[in-house]
Amino acid sequence: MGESLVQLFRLEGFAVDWCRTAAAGAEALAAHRYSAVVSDIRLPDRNGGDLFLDLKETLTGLPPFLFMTAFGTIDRAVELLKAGAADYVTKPFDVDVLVQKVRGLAEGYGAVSDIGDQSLGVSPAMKRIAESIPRLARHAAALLITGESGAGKEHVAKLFHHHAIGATGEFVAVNCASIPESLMESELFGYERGAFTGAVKAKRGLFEQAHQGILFLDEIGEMPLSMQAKMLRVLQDKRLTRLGGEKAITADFRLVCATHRDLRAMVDAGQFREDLYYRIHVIHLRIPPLRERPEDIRWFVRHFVEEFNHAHSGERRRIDPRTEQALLSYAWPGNVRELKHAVERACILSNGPLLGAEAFFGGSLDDEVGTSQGSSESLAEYLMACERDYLSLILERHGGHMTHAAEALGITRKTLWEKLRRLGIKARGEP
Ligand SMILES: Nc1ncnc2c1ncn2[C@@H]1O[C@H](COP(=O)(O)OP(=O)(O)OP(=O)(O)O)[C@@H](O)[C@H]1O
Repeated sequence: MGESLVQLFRLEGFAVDWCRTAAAGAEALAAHRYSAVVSDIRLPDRNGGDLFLDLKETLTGLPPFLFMTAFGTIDRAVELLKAGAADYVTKPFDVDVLVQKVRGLAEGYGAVSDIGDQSLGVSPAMKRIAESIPRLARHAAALLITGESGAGKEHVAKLFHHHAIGATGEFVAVNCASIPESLMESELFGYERGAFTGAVKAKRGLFEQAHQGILFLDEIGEMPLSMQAKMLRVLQDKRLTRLGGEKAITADFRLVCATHRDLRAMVDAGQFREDLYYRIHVIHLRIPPLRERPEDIRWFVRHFVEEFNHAHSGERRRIDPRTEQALLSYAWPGNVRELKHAVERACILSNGPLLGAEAFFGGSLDDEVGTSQGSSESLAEYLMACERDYLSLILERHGGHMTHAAEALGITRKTLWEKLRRLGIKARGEP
């Protein structure tokens, strides 16, 4: 049934992954973002319902689950609905009804998930960071986030704000590099009317605005030394006086600083105050550049394509698997920001729903992968090209060993052999 359902959903325009065991399903759900899951209750290695209940505990943002039940397992399906499953169908079912239900679930899920989604990626490094945030938000008074430009430092800071219990206040973001030194003090501390020429009315400073909330100081390494000393005092006293003012104003906020610079080296070079360094360095999160976590590239591509589809309701853009492969081998010097813009551009420029190489690179991958692609390509040709690439990849992964590759693919050795012959792929040892 799996094979025909996969074909059916593909023809209906869905991008589908077929997992043949509960273990494979759990792995795929941890590694990719899906809009919906269709699962049998009886899986070869485990009960599908138990798998769902476990995943609910361990994964954030679990997509809606629709169960397929046989007559004898309806009670179980009803129990699962009570536990949070989205829907079920009883075998034998009408495929149109199934497609309709899955489409409804996927669209509904897209509408409520996403930007409020709290996952940061699927790489072990980002998962560790995502897991640590709720705990840090409860306990850490200050957080230092380092990483290259565009790696997602501000995104992590916002997540911290989201979780910070008691942070009923605002998230106030300041880029220290963008405020001229002469204006920094008045921006941060605020001023009273008449404090200086042009101060025609009083203004609350950013420290004050962040009271009971989070102050995010981006590019903290660019803060002038004189300002660092003044800021340290505010952090210690939790009070400040506006420029030209006398009254002490309470400014009690939690501080998140970010930088792409090596603050320790700046301290050693006398460019950054050591006492402030220790104050903000209580907890340090390093966001690795995208090239160090290639698993996240595929995840982000799909995430941003989904975001585009969601923002432009009715659009069904999806990524060509061969293009995805090419995106994995690019270094992304501008990190997540660059990737996000590349996906948005590709979604806008692409004529059809399938995002091919030309939308990203202005050319085609045909020469590189040696497969046919073009507007005249039929669905069957396209699917064959995907199958050919995938089988070649799995064979390569198993050193050309047919039995091992067939096992990994969940098909018999004979079926694999037939597929290879049909697709013109040479197995090991063949002339
Ligand atoms: N986990 C994520 N999920 C969704 N979008 C993300 C994620 N991480 C980063 N982004 C997006 O990537 C872009 C760059 O991220 P962000 O501004 O957080 O990077 P940064 O490290 O603070 O960059 P800079 O140092 O240049 O200020 C933003 O548009 C942000 O929304």
